[in-house]
Amino acid sequence: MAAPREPEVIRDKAAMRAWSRRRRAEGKTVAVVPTMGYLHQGHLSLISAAAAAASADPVAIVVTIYVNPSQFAPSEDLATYPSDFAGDLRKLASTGVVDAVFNPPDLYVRGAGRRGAASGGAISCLEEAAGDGHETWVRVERLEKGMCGASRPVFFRGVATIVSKLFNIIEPDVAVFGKKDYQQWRVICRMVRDLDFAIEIIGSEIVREADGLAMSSRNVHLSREEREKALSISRSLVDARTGALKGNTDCKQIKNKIVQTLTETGGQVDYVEIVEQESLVPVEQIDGPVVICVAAWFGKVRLIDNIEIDTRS
Ligand SMILES: Nc1ncnc2c1ncn2[C@@H]1O[C@H](COP(=O)(O)OP(=O)(O)OP(=O)(O)O)[C@@H](O)[C@H]1O
Ligand SMILES: CC(C)(CO)[C@@H](O)C(=O)[O-]
Ligand code: BAL
Repeated sequence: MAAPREPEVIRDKAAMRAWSRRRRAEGKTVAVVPTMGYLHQGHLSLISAAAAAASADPVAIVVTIYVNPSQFAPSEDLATYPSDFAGDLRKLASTGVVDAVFNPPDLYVRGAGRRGAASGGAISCLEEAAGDGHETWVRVERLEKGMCGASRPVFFRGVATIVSKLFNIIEPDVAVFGKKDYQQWRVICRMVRDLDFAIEIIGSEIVREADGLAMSSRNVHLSREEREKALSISRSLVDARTGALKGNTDCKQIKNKIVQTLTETGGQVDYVEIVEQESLVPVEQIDGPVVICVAAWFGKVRLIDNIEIDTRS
């Protein structure tokens, strides 16, 4: 393990771009790990993946910490999203491999004549253009539909747009995303392909607590009882995978079983879908590479998780 090292904290986008260009001029590969902070081992695993990025050149690693308002609908949890910048910095320093933290106060141009998120008609927590503010959006039109896109109507528009902005500011060679947010990872891959970003996207495996719960910043909001009940998500996914590998490949049956398990343990199911891994098209039978994706509420916390299955391997 590398010795602890304080990363440089950068808050200004011009300074960030200049920093990145300097690293490139020094012959370094620039890798970025976008996050919303309140870091945990899942995030740190993305940093390890960035450090291990296949490159002949030394890697300079930037972690971004920015809670992006435009990916939250006004009814969602922007206001209560957890944060601990000092704690995040300690964790990042302890890795010894992070060179910079990009933590801008705001990344949007706010126009005159703002329409506040709280006022009628706003669809996201960004104060959107009633005047000359931000009005440009990146949309990955098919992949953003369904699953998280169905219940979080502005989520992928906000994610694709902020990630594009981060890519334009940092100009990285490599970017790492977690497969915990499976649909998000696929949306970003498609966006990078379609818009010719010269960036390698790495999808990094889900990191779990010892009892199987997928690590997530929002887990901090679970009560002890809710956390115990939420273990039914990972357990039902593992059971479904075990069953599929033994030949129980009917998706309707598998989904019904997961919904039943989650409901019986006190969860409120948002969706359970079995989709082809790259296209995210729903399948009826598991006979190739698929992923079972789940979103469910435990108390006031909406959790997502998934498991990849390939019955051919
Ligand atoms: N358990 C995990 N394993 C691997 N990657 C993860 C894990 N949790 C989050 N990530 C990844 O970290 C990146 C930043 O995610 P984010 O900061 O939103 O954290 P989070 O834990 O997913 O928070 P939340 O789901 O509560 O918003 C994303 O690419 C996400 O997929
Ligand atoms: C990719 C991301 C940093 C964009 O705000 C966010 O959606 C997240 O943390 O997964
Ligand atoms: N990890 C995804 C960020 C969000 O839920 O808004």
